[in-house]
Amino acid sequence: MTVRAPAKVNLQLSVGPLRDDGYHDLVNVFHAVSLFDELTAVPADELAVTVETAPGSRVAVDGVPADDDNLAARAARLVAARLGVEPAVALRIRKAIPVAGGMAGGSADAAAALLACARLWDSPDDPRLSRDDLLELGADLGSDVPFALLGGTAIGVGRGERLTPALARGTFHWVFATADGGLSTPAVYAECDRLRAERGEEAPRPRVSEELMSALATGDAKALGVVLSNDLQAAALVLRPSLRRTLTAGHEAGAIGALVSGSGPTCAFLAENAEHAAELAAVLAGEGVAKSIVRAGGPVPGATVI
Ligand SMILES: C[C@@](CO)(OP(=O)(O)O)[C@H](O)COP(=O)(O)OP(=O)(O)OC[C@H]1O[C@@H](n2ccc(N)nc2=O)[C@H](O)[C@@H]1O
Ligand SMILES: Nc1ncnc2c1ncn2[C@@H]1O[C@H](COP(=O)(O)OP(=O)(O)O)[C@@H](O)[C@H]1O
Repeated sequence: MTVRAPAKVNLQLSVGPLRDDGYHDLVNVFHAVSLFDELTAVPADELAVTVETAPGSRVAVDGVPADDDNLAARAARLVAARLGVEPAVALRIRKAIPVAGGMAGGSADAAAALLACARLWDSPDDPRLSRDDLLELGADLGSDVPFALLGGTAIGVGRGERLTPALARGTFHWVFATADGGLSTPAVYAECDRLRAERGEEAPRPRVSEELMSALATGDAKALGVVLSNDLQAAALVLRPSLRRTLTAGHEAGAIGALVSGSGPTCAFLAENAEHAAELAAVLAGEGVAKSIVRAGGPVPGATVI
């Protein structure tokens, strides 16, 4: 059973106040792009995980646990527990999504494992786990996991796990600049809180951008480019100052939108069309401001059996 699951970029990431449970209330507009991790699940004597770099990719996988800490392993155990079976499965993960890159690669693998294990162990004729059950299990694993199941473009509220699909027309063309080394998501949220406290800023109540929804609905890339926003960007730039140069290089190379993806350090650049994306990628590759330059389009579907 092989499932592929997409990376995401956040088109709007509005961070509200810190909640008592340690999470922040968000408006998180997710957009799934055509950069995929692939997970193969094969029945085995016991749960095992292997992690490798996908063919043709330059992703470094040394930071990814190949044991029970892997989000995919945790997903397999959850599905097994819900179905009352042993988690006897070997999970082989081929990664193309940068690790700790702000593109939700771990969440993609978790979503892939939820789907693959449900397909392996649940009854095809009378399934005990519905799509909603998988979304719920996903939310237990991480705030971004439900979106990796759903895909497309969607508005996430709460900690980002409560999703409503957003209307989006056509395909948007992206260029991603990956970085050497990741950024820790909790550290970036904490830096965002620290910066706000230092400036005496109250966290605003997050609201969906109407301009963003209208740019998506009309498929207007130029309009989308100017309304992209990420409240975590300032924090990511404090923790990784070199990203400022990367973003500037993208602007100067003609990107119609540029921002840090989620908690970073991957930077996302929006192009007008496929040709423009190819040009932008070529210019950025020559600037030496990234570990690698990757092109992708969105929206694409969530975790899918292939
Ligand atoms: C920032 C975002 C944007 O989509 O993704 P990445 O850029 O890391 O991929 C997400 O909010 C990350 O979601 P995910 O990576 O699933 O985080 P979780 O495992 O749920 O939480 C990890 C930690 O991030 C912080 N966290 C996460 C979500 C949220 N709404 N508020 C938070 O403060 C908390 O410190 C939490 O302990
Ligand atoms: N299957 C997985 N793939 C990647 N990272 C994983 C996985 N399982 C657990 N992790 C841990 O989660 C951390 C963040 O993962 P990732 O989802 O790649 O980044 P981000 O949260 O920035 O999108 C990694 O540094 C790693 O320690």
